[in-house]
Amino acid sequence: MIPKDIKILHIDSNNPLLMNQLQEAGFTNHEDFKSSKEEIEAKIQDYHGIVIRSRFKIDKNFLNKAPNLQFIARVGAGLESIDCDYAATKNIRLIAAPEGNRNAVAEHSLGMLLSLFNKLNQADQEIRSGHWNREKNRGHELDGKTVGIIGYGNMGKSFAKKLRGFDAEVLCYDILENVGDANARQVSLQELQEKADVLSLHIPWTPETDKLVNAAFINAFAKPFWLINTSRGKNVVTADLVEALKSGKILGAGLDVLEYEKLSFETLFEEDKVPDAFQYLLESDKVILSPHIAGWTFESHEKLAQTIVDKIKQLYFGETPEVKEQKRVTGIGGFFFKSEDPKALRDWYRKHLGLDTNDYGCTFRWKNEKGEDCSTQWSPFKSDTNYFSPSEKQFMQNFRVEKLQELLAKLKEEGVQVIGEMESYDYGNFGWILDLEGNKIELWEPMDETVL
Ligand SMILES: NC(=O)c1ccc[n+]([C@@H]2O[C@H](COP(=O)([O-])OP(=O)(O)OC[C@H]3O[C@@H](n4cnc5c(N)ncnc54)[C@H](O)[C@@H]3O)[C@@H](O)[C@H]2O)c1
Ligand SMILES: O=C(O)[C@H](O)COP(=O)(O)O
Repeated sequence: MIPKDIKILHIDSNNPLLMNQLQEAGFTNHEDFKSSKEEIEAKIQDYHGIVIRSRFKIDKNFLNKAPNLQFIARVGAGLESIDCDYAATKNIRLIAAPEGNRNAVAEHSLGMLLSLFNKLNQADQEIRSGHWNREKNRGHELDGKTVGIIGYGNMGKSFAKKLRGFDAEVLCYDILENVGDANARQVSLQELQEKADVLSLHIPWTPETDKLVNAAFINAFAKPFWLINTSRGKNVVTADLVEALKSGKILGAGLDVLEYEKLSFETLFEEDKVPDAFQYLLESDKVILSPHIAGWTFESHEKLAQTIVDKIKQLYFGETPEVKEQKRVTGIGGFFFKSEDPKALRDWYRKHLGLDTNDYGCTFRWKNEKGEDCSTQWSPFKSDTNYFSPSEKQFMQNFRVEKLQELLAKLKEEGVQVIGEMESYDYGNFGWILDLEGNKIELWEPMDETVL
């Protein structure tokens, strides 16, 4: 099929770049932000793709009326409004864009947490009404606390990354195995409930996570804790949360999502009556609320749209032209050399060149072009070290790289001599090769993907 013959229906408004770039790529695009679900169902047979946020549910009935549909693109992360299993039976590809709003969600979660800890919402209100209460608004510090993340996918990982600068222990619990990383240690739910001072939810809304945070779940925590929910409102039983706020088992809650939201997330209530539990939240100074905007930033508006464009293009054209060949070396990771007396040498460099040395040498900290923290290590090694072997040389270089495992495989294919197996530590993955003249090179993939 040529792109012009691929007809895409857009039923929610998005950043204009989405439509513009799909037009430029040659797809035929139609907008219909107003028609009812029934009206859309009446014409969906003409389309190969649909781009939606959350206007209505894409259920079996809808899919049965869409015999030509090849993809559903959701300009967001959660897919609970789509019958994904049924779509799969019809070979319809699902495209979502969590890459587009995960940073926003992480920053929002952190913002809520710090606001709760420092009572910012409360203190602000008091000053505006003429009260200057210092003791009443004494805050808490994240330093030394344990943060438990449930759901360690795009959002959970992004939040954990933001916590790196705090001296907090970060734990994660997920139904998938081996998802923990350098930013969060994966533990059982029981361990998380034993240790956490803060719980942040980053799970999808599924039959298993519906009402997950209920009275029994809350009471299984060993300590009183703070709750952040940016996942879905129905993952928490609000009435049980309120009881826990009253008893002090939950110390405070930051809620971006509410049990009472409608599927489209655009409105809160259809009924006029405010539920009692919600009324409590409205009046509680231990609660911060936001209207489902954790992933709703100016930047995410653009990134979500761009992610969808890239994934649609990828679906039809394979690799998009913008996807560049994987970078190999991204910077100098370190310079290591042999020394007769490493300590004396380190002291010499400290005295004469001002290097801020420690037992390992000196760590130079810098920021890459995205403003992210990076480091380069300078280290003298004892002259009898075998860390540089099989090279007999006096030095070893260390380069920062991307996707080390793939790179090592490619280097092997290219006939480069790889020494040993890749090793993983908290601060990254390491591999070793020899260059043409037998110099040993250490390749370092720092653990945090965005540091690269
Ligand atoms: N508030 C917002 O603006 C906003 C924005 C984006 C996403 N979200 C919500 O965040 C959710 C997560 O998004 P994501 O992109 O990180 O999804 P994801 O699929 O990348 O990660 C979710 C993780 O939760 C795990 N999980 C599923 N069921 C679980 C359970 N019962 N117990 C423990 N772990 C479980 C999965 O294995 C997965 O690792 C979305 O589904 C959406 O509901 C909200
Ligand atoms: O799942 C998501 O990405 C967020 O909850 C945002 O959804 P929305 O774009 O439909 O508001």
